[in-house]
Amino acid sequence: MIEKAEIRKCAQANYRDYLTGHGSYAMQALVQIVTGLPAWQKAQRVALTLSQTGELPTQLLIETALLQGKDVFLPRVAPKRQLEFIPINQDTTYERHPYGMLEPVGTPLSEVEQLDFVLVPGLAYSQAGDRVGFGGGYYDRFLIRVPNAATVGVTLPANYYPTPIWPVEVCDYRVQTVRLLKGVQQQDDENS
Ligand SMILES: Nc1nc2c(c(=O)[nH]1)N(C=O)[C@@H](CNc1ccc(C(=O)N[C@@H](CCC(=O)O)C(=O)O)cc1)CN2
Ligand SMILES: Nc1ncnc2c1ncn2[C@@H]1O[C@H](COP(=O)(O)OP(=O)(O)OP(=O)(O)O)[C@@H](O)[C@H]1O
Repeated sequence: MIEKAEIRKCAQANYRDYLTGHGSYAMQALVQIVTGLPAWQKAQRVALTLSQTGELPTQLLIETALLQGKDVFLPRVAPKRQLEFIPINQDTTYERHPYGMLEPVGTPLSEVEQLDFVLVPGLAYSQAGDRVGFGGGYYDRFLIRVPNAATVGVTLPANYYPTPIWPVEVCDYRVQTVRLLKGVQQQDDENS
């Protein structure tokens, strides 16, 4: 077993390495992977994230979702390590949280059960959907509130484990679907 903190460090280093030079590819690949999922195609209300440095870039996916006419929601952290989801559009304004991430300004969705699809930010995933996030437990607390939403994680091949090598806690929530950004390294290297 390797502590989650150790996996986090390693996974973040992999992301940093990968995104240096492959960031724009990753942004497009994320759109292709996510929009290809049947659960996405069926979904009307989708919860995404606003990526920070070192995460898979989500900007193009957010724009694509809006163009596809979906209702798009982005998270804000709330007291007691809860997440709120704010509906966004082209006119939404954002403010910086003291922890560093940008968050949308607006009135949160009052009934999160209405979400159809949640893209879950994660550093590392196992094949079964076990997840290592940034360590706040925010999504573990949130995902139990949306049992009917499709939950999807996307990660790098380097951050994907057939079985979790970290201690999985009872409160850790699995995502239903894990997809990898794969086959992109060689293809991208030719152009960089
Ligand atoms: N882009 C993106 N947005 C996201 C997440 C994410 O993983 N990615 N989150 C995914 O959950 C939530 C925010 N999660 C966070 C997790 C840790 C810290 C953080 O910096 N914590 C401090 C310690 C704070 C404390 O313990 O009181 C730290 O690590 O220094 C901030 C936000 C919601 N928004
Ligand atoms: N539902 C919960 N109730 C109480 N504590 C929880 C719950 N979920 C997680 N925790 C605690 O929160 C802390 C962080 O959890 P964990 O390391 O799993 O975060 P993470 O999933 O990596 O982070 P995030 O979801 O914010 O990306 C741990 O101490 C964990 O025990």
